[in-house]
Amino acid sequence: MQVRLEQVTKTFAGSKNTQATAVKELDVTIASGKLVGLLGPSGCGKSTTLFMIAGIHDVSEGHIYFGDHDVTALPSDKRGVGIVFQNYALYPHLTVWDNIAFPLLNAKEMKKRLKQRFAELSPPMANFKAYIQRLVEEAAKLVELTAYLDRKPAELSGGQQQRVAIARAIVKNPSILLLDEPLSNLDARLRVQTRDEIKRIQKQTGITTVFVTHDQDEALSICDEVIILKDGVLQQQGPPQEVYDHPANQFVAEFLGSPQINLVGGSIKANKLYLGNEEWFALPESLSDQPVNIGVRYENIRPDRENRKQAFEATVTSIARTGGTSTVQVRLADGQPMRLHRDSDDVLQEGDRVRLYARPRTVYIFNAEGEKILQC
Ligand SMILES: Nc1ncnc2c1ncn2[C@@H]1O[C@H](COP(=O)(O)OP(=O)(O)OP(=O)(O)O)[C@@H](O)[C@H]1O
Repeated sequence: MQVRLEQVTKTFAGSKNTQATAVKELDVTIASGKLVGLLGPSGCGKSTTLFMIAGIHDVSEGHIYFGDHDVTALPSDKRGVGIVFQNYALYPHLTVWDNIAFPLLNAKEMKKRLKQRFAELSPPMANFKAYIQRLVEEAAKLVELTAYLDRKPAELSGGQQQRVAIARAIVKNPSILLLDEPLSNLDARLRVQTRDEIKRIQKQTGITTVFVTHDQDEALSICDEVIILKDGVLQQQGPPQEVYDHPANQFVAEFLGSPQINLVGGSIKANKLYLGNEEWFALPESLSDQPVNIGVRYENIRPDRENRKQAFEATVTSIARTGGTSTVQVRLADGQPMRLHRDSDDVLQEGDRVRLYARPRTVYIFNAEGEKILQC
């Protein structure tokens, strides 16, 4: 099911008649069957957006469509969405089986839909209870918890509890699955494992899934597309690698990538790019003189061994070796730092003067407003 937000704005009433805009004129389309990450720093409006799609929050302005159907005014229980929260929200006194079956047995709207699905089964089943049993077993199998159906949540690991929550959302056969920071309560190892599980489950079911996270690594590694927000405003949407390689602005360039992108102050003068105070190269197109920030990712900076014209000089200030690679910190002539990655057996030493270059098309030039004015 495709999800489309059209000019969606959400304002919350604050104290003393003030209003806070959490999401502003958001226009995004989430393609059917995709896993899409809603990404941005704390407070950028990710959860508010998710809750508006879920129908938990009303929209202040704009419209939300599921396929061609305008669901803006539709209550949450009629939208056919499954939601997974960061804190799992399982019932501690119920077994895994009962937790998964809970929405099937206790939500009025759901039961009505389920009875209808039961009546339309082909081949038909004689017994409604057996049908519920089958749905719960299928959901448990999907999240690989078949062996744990009799346990209580406290007898499961955090990752397993989160899988119960996912099964409970999926058992309703939702047309859209909404995940709000589903991994943030898990330790680092379980986080990686569970995020891969989410990807597998999403691919297996083909349910359109929106995944909220503030962790760019998480989003880049499993999502088909990312939507990046800042202060409730859309910054960029696209496949992770494309957004990483072609950030729309300085905010996106800084937000994506770890370690963070190198950003160095410079300027454009007479169509030449200055890195700090040093002339670097002639620009391929004409731009007005102005101060700029220059962004280059660490993996795109290389030592120049061929006397390239577009190289620049720097001094190695420190080398941190971690396993197979080292992070090399350098200083430009005017003292600005940069970082690059090398193989650990590289011969660079602290104090060395080095010539470096950036791979073509990997230099981003941002103006004083943080807009990208050129990538070359
Ligand atoms: N119920 C509310 N009443 C008033 N303001 C709210 C409410 N919910 C959210 N906000 C405000 O709206 C903005 C966006 O909040 P939201 O929770 O959507 O951000 P987020 O990106 O999900 O952040 P986090 O990663 O910290 O969860 C924040 O400034 C927040 O304080």
